[in-house]
Amino acid sequence: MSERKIKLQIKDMTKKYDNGDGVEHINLDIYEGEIVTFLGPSGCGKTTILRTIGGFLDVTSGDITIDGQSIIGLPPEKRPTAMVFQSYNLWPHMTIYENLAFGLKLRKVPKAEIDADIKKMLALVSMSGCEKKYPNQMSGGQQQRIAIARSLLLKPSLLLLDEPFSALDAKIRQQMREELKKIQSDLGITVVFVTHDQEEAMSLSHRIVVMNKGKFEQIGTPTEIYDKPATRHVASFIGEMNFIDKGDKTIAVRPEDVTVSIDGSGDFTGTVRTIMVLGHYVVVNVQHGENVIKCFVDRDISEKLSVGQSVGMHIGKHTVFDK
Ligand SMILES: Nc1ncnc2c1ncn2[C@@H]1O[C@H](COP(=O)(O)OP(=O)(O)OP(=O)(O)O)[C@@H](O)[C@H]1O
Repeated sequence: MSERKIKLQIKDMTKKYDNGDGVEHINLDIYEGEIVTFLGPSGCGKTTILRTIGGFLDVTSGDITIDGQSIIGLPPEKRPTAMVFQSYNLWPHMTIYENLAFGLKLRKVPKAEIDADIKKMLALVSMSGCEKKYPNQMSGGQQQRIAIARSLLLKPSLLLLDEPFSALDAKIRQQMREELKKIQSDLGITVVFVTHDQEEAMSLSHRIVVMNKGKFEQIGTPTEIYDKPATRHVASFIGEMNFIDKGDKTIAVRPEDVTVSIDGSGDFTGTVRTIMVLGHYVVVNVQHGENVIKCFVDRDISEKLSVGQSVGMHIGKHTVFDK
């Protein structure tokens, strides 16, 4: 692989609030052109890290560098970063043009250049021609596109996004993910994204940092994290997972990696508890001792199954954890 340039480096960073909460000894390198997502349950420290990068929080100790330069101590506006929040934070009394032009005017960019940049950026976020509108004349998804456009106009070295799509409904959220991915690859910009939505993290990211209680549990590509979860928490937090007791070990296997056998052969046996047809596949729950094992089964096999029947289960790809 060609040598990749490190864009952001977090070095042994600790941020403790007065009450003792926060994050400790965080180390992470993010490469140029990457989308890296911090994923974890509420309160695990995702936003704390993002805010220390953006300059909205001071670190307690450690260092953060962008392109090799420490940014510790710089206020947000002096950092080469731009942050987009969950609430779009557009100014309601200004038109979209004025909202977008504001930061560029402060930087004394000539008007002709501002006009051209805004036109180009609105096209990029699929919002051409809305310059004269006010934010309240737009939907949530449109306002968030404008907020992203406003950040990108300042040509940040690093774009920081804090749950930017969580206020939007499911369909728009999916569309926004695709658009963000396209914008990111068109501009080659580096993006740090925060979410508690595992599907969003899986679909958007080059790498995911899975967090729990202020610590990193695993850093990897979506496929690595899905196929080889490093801890039980990662295994249960991402996707659907069965945990099957076997002696002093627990076997973690995804429903799509269990094959049900009608002749009773396989690694485990059990009794069919429920059969649910969900379109092109069927969810079959099988009771095995204390455990209920969820299996995704093809329609043709499920038609041969009935509740109460004894079956076997072959375990495909799986991970073993100590109990
Ligand atoms: N200003 C603050 N003062 C004291 N404690 C705080 C402060 N902000 C956050 N915390 C605590 O620090 C921990 C991490 O919070 P943080 O907001 O980073 O989590 P998060 O993963 O982003 O959660 P969410 O998804 O709910 O925003 C939590 O226990 C939280 O209660």
